[in-house]
Amino acid sequence: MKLEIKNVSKKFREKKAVSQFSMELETGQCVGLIGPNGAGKSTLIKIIADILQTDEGEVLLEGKNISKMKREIGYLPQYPNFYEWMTAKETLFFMGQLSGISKKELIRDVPIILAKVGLSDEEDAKIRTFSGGMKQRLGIAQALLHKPAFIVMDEPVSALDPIGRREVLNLIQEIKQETTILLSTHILSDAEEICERFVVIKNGMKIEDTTMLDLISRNSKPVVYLEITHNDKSWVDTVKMLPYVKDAEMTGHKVKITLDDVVKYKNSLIQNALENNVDIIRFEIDKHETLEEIFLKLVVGT
Ligand SMILES: Nc1ncnc2c1ncn2[C@@H]1O[C@H](COP(=O)(O)OP(=O)(O)OP(=O)(O)O)[C@@H](O)[C@H]1O
Repeated sequence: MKLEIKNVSKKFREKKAVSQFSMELETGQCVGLIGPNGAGKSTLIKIIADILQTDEGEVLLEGKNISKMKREIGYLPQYPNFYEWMTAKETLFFMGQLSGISKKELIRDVPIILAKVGLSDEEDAKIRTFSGGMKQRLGIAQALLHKPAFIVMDEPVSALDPIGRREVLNLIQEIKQETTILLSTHILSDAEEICERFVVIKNGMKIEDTTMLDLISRNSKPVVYLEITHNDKSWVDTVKMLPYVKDAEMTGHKVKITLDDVVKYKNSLIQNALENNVDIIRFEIDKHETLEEIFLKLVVGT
């Protein structure tokens, strides 16, 4: 399935929240929508979830307007709102019925989804006793209940403490195996942990659409550092002869190798090391800047 966001714009009075924004998302991907506060992430996510209407442009799923394909989209709001006096199970039944799922399906599916988000033991506990991470996991359960092809999540971990954050990130890692995910965040490391592709939004406009590999290749020196268990000078001499190696030098157990192209040849180099029974204990690509710094530059524009 393909989700297409085509030239979407949205204004609130005179404030442009999203401007001429376009991107495509294919089934199986996990995309991080990254931007600072006020960049337009929530607005865009609400447009994709068909909660807000566009002023211009359209969102298509399989070529059809998103409002006709709502069943295929699951939405986790930035601040999921639950009735504190309901139990987890009651909440899912209530929300499932609101979104038109039959009672029979709910009886079958609610226990399955509660198990998936790790809340089976708490199914009869009141929401008021839940931690932030548990509430967010329940929010994910609600978004997945109707088995959508895509799930859009608005800042799913930003408001959580480290424990809740870990719980939810682990859960997203699991659901990513079977559901296509678009999640917004202003914390790069969250997206970096679970997504392969990043779309950066600033002042409502898309300023970058890239992958981790592309970022590394654009921002790294063609140098890798290895630490090996033996002082294997003969391997380093062999490495020097490889066509894609420019230079290799060894200091103690540390080897610095300059390649023609890091992204293209790093795996060949590792393969060569393994074939020569070199025992690697550390492998690192020399980065000019951390990804955090690269994004900061993009969004702050320094
Ligand atoms: N309902 C609204 N009425 C007026 N202005 C709004 C409304 N919703 C959003 N905005 C404005 O639109 C811009 C984009 O807001 P949005 O919430 O989409 O950004 P965001 O990237 O999700 O930010 P945050 O991370 O702070 O949630 C902001 O300037 C915001 O103040």
